[in-house]
Amino acid sequence: MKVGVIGTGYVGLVTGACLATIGHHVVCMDNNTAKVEGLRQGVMPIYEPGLDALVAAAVATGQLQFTTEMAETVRPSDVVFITVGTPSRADGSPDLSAVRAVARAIGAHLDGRFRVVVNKSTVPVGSGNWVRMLVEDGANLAAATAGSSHYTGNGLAVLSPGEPPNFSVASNPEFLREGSAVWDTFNPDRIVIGAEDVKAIAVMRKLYAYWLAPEQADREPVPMVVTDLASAEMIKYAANAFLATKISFINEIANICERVGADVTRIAEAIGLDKRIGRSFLNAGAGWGGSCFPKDVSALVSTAAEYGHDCELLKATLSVNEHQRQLVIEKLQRELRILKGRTVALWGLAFKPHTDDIRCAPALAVAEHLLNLGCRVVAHDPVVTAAQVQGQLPDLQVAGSALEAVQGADALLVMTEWPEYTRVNLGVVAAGLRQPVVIDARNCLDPQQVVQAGMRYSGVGR
Ligand SMILES: NC(=O)C1=CN([C@@H]2O[C@H](COP(=O)(O)OP(=O)(O)OC[C@H]3O[C@@H](n4cnc5c(N)ncnc54)[C@H](O)[C@@H]3O)[C@@H](O)[C@H]2O)C=CC1
Ligand SMILES: O=C(O)[C@H]1O[C@H](OP(=O)(O)OP(=O)(O)OC[C@H]2O[C@@H](n3ccc(=O)[nH]c3=O)[C@H](O)[C@@H]2O)[C@H](O)[C@@H](O)[C@@H]1O
Repeated sequence: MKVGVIGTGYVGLVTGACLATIGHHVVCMDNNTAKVEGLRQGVMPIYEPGLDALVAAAVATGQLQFTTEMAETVRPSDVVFITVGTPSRADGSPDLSAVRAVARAIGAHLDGRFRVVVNKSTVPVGSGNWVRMLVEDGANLAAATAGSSHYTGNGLAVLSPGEPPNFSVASNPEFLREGSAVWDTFNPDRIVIGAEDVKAIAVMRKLYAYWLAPEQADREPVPMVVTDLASAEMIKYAANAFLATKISFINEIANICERVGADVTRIAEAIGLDKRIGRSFLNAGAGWGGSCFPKDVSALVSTAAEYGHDCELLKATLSVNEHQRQLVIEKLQRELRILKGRTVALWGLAFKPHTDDIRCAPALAVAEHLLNLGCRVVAHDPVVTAAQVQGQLPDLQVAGSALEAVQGADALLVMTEWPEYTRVNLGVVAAGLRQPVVIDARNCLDPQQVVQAGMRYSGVGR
């Protein structure tokens, strides 16, 4: 099938590359000219394991193309995905301006041929109907313009005035995780389609046939949930809010563990064996960050408030998470007493391992707090570069290696559980530190080994 993807970020690029890999013809569009130019030359705009090879192979076979032109994306496509960002505004509600602009622009390029406009961006419940209206507005405006100028091939619609655009809107929420986005896309737990039109559902079934009806005997069909637009949009928020709440729950338990002398990692292991609970998302630590959990939980609280509902549980989820970052500072304060004038080595800037994404990274929030308290912070991350953090935290120093960061520091603070940090020679770390203090905000180091290397260890809830 022919697929257009608008917004070539974490979701759009991964979706486009994976759909191209299984044989669809995909055009990925972005209004960031530098990004598109880079992609055409084989430069990845993000760090995502396995993505570069996938993109290169799909480009080489001609299955995947990049453009800045809306017409080149919409015109040839049977399915047009919206995958632009929906970041939080100051009041917690999502900024939908990119979705609005894109939906209207898609409308301007529709003609009489049937297309499905699929929204994959995370948008508040009820937005599907709003997207449909915007696409219609775009189509009507373009038709009116073209009508008055007797359509001259200027890239606007080829609809006659009064002729309705032939499209249907579907919602297809995305559940990939950064750092394992390619794997997640090829191995989803479910595919959710929100649509109220059988024709659109049939198109989506065909698009996802690779997953729904696998030809290879060793692959199980992926369950597909077909529902109405609003429910599909709500499924996305409910999933993220549940996962965020699960982490805040274990962090709450961790904080009790610290007081009563229990070890939260053993608690997580044991309760996780209960199939009704499950072990995943029970890692206590400095709390969740990233471009989605903070934004989506806040957006759900904000949507509920619009309808007069006060989300007590989700507000607690948010405040427990905020507290976890403060906890890291308190632990350092307990160890070093005075923070002003101290040097802190901080390992890990990305919001989680295997990504270069620093959006809402707990590490940056903690680093900023420490800088404000008068510390010198020397950070290291295997993939996040100094240039990435400079705009946000100009005083943050970035070392070339994990061991370089600890030289002369008063404490080591581990904020992201990159696997390489668990393999570092702890004897060398101890020799480099001015004071033998290790705060492991991700519980990723072995406490015994840290102590054996002559350092004091403080984890979260253990
Ligand atoms: N990052 C993730 O892991 C996941 C994100 N989502 C959701 O997917 C959506 C996209 O997220 P990301 O891919 O992380 O965002 P992103 O910020 O990485 O990418 C968005 C892209 O859209 C482009 N863009 C913005 N306005 C445009 C316009 N008018 N025309 C064309 N391109 C435009 C930007 O230049 C950027 O390349 C968000 O709603 C997010 O909540 C959902 C699941 C996972
Ligand atoms: O909507 C989204 O954007 C995505 O948000 C999350 O994916 P992501 O944010 O990429 O990463 P996660 O692995 O979920 O981690 C999120 C945060 O929670 C933290 N976390 C995760 C697990 C855990 O046990 N403890 C914990 O503190 C991580 O360190 C990270 O800061 C969801 O897992 C995806 O399903 C969803 O598609």
